[in-house]
Amino acid sequence: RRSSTKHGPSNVASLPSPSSSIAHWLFGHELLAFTHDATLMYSIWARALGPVYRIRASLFYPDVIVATDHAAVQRVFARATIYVKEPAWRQMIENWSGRGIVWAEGEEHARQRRLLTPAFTPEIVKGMAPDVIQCTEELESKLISHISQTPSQSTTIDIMHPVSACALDIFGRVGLCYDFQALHSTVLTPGPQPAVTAKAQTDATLIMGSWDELVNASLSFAAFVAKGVIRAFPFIMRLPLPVLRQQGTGNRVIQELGARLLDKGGDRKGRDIMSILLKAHDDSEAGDGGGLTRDQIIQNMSTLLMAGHETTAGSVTFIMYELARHPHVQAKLREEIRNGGNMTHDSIQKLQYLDAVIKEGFRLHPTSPVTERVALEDDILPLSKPIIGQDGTIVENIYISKGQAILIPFTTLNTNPLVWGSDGATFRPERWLKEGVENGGVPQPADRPNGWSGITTFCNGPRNCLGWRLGVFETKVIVATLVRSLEFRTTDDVVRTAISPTLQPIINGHGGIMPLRVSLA
Ligand code: HEM
Repeated sequence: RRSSTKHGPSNVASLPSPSSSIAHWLFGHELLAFTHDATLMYSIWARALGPVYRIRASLFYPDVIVATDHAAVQRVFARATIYVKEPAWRQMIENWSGRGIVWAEGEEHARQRRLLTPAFTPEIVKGMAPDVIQCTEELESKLISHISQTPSQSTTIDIMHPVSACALDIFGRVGLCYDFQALHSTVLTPGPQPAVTAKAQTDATLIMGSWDELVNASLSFAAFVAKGVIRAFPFIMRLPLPVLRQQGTGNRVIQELGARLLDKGGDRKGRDIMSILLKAHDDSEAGDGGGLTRDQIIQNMSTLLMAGHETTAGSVTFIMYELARHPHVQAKLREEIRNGGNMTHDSIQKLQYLDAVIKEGFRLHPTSPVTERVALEDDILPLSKPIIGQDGTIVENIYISKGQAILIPFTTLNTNPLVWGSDGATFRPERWLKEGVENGGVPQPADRPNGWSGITTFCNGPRNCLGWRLGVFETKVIVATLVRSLEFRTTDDVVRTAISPTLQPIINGHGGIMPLRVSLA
């Protein structure tokens, strides 16, 4: 970082910062963020220091700006070609999900985005509804039959794995026109899924097993250090070490499956995402005809699975957890759903309390809880309101230089008490039924951050979530279907949270499990 930018002297150093006495000498303030629940420290610091501050980074990397000011955040979201994902991290994205739209930057991103967008229109998502509802009813039947077989008609299950299996089955059908049968092989008892013998392995067990491994490996201190090392010493990623280019199992399985399905051709029904992408297929190897090459279609199927599967499953899981913690909300929701008639795409949209519950869940538990960007050039970040710098100066704009890292904690924006009111961090769906914090409602639209429903859960701008419409619909269907026939209560387990790599519930140090007490409603 330089102390002057092409727009004027950099004032990043004058931004407020947490006390250096709580910064680790080697890992800075980032160690505290890592050792506490998901985004907790970012929210605590925002309350103490204001909407924009800087933290000391690991391994002597320059200070990172943490931005929650609406104007500054909007600028970063909107200028997606200047504020890009950490370049050294791109190899990891490629390892886990291929060279698809999440990996792409600049013009290549804009091109892929244009070609993928037709797969997520309102009409296309409506056409996916029967598959979404059918997969979810299979989940409902599995849970009902499991509970009916227990002597007390009530038992503790891990809700996260079956919901994740259901989301995988949905993606299989709407994405690939393929039946993963993931739910079939999912064990409901709380705790890690049992190991599967090589003979019993399926695409679904491989994808879900490798995700479990990634979640728990990313929780470790070693993973925290590795992330800092890659950022501070990016040349490492260019070393010719095979381990740095090792393809994740989930990525490999889905790419092999995509290739097999494309080779088979013929019987595609035409409405699934891969068929829609095939319409944008470009026969030229290099893709210079403007469309997607066969390889890009396959890479994007993996990308879409990785971006959409566990984010949706995690959203449902945290909403079920909130419903278990708030039995009166659960009962009110059940009544609305039972009075709402048969579940169809259109009937779901009419359920207002369900809509409020889902929005409140997405607000409090964004399953991709932070995003990080690096500036490719000098820029000026505007602020909605001036802040007082550490040296007493008034800061109206932040002059940043090329290479500056910026972290945006979505949860902090979504729960800011100065915007959402003093109960901003509390689960209270009723707030979505009216406007105006003073009336107990949501803030007026102009006071909320930019993004879907005035929250940042799906990001915003040219890189906002491409699959939000499908994700919201799936979440509504799964929550409504489970709540209509089952009752959920909490257990005595202490639920912690971590970003690993998406928002995870942590029980006794193990990630990706959510035990809930379930009985027939
Ligand atoms: C319902 C839960 C979901 C949540 C909370 C969520 C959240 C997000 C967020 C925050 C981003 C931006 C990440 C960043 O730039 O740092 C994103 C991007 C993306 N999401 Fe989602 N997502 C969800 C579901 C889905 C689904 C169901 C799909 C598709 C099947 C999907 C596909 C994508 C894609 C392709 C991107 C990259 C867009 C781009 O870079 O242009 N997501 N999502």
